[in-house]
Amino acid sequence: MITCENLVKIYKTNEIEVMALQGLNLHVKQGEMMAIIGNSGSGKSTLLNMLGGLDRPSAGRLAINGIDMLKLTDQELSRYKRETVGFVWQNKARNLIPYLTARENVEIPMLLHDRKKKRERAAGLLEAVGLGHRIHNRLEELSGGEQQRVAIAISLANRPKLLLADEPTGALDTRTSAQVMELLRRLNAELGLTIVIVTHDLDLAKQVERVVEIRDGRTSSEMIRRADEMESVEMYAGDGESGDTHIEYAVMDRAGRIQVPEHYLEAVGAKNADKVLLRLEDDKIVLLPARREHPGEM
Ligand SMILES: Nc1ncnc2c1ncn2[C@@H]1O[C@H](COP(=O)(O)OP(=O)(O)OP(=O)(O)O)[C@@H](O)[C@H]1O
Repeated sequence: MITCENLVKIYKTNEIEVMALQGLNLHVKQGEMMAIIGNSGSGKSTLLNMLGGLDRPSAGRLAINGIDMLKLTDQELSRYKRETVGFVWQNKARNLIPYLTARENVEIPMLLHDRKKKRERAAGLLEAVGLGHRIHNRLEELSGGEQQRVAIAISLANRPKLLLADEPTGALDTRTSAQVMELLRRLNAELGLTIVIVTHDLDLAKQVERVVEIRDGRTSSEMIRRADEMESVEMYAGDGESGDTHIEYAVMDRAGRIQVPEHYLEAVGAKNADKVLLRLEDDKIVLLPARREHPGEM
């Protein structure tokens, strides 16, 4: 569904250039529900904007649902935004109009011309997100969780193939956010909708099978939910990982480059080192701080 290869995004402001994506690789399968995490400034929103067709990549390859996103004309890009992709934002002002009813809100983005069909479909979508009893309520009369469910109904208005959710539960309490996540899971299972969720919250992210971490505009690690057949891998999962729901892998690019997690480097005293010693031991690759081997050189 999504293929990002070596994706680069450079923002130019005055004389300054910011490289928000620095050769990012990501593959998302059709029908997958996955999460992207990363610190503030790591490039999550930039990536989401590229996936949503809200902005264009500077270089690299981005194909979504068979569409080459770097080759689209402005007209084709608008069509992509209307027909292929749906958005759910944390910021309600971006999704909803408070003085309109739930149903009117859902009708706004619909491409259907027939008013009756529009109404029926809006009511059907609200029903699908568990708000059949709230269709005539104004948005401002609904709770935060209900409003976010209306936002999800809106995002489905034009039958998108890909749903992009930016901190979809950011403004909600734990219980309500669990309900919203449950709804997304159901839509994923029942409609086969591909869902990409961006969040700061690792616990929330771990509610899905696969979590990809972005660091400095690149994918750095990937967490995949544990399964019994992964027993052999668990041997290498390392300290502190036991009892965890996911196994963390470092992402390796075609040239064999990986980003070693900061806390691993810190643990062996190699955080600020500019080189490390690599050694092949039986079937393992061991990484050692350089100074242990060559104290005289440090
Ligand atoms: N329109 C823009 N113009 C210039 N620089 C930008 C623009 N948008 C983002 N950046 C820069 O690109 C980098 C990545 O930003 P981005 O918003 O994608 O990060 P993020 O991971 O979504 O952060 P947050 O979690 O805080 O939203 C940052 O250094 C940011 O300052």
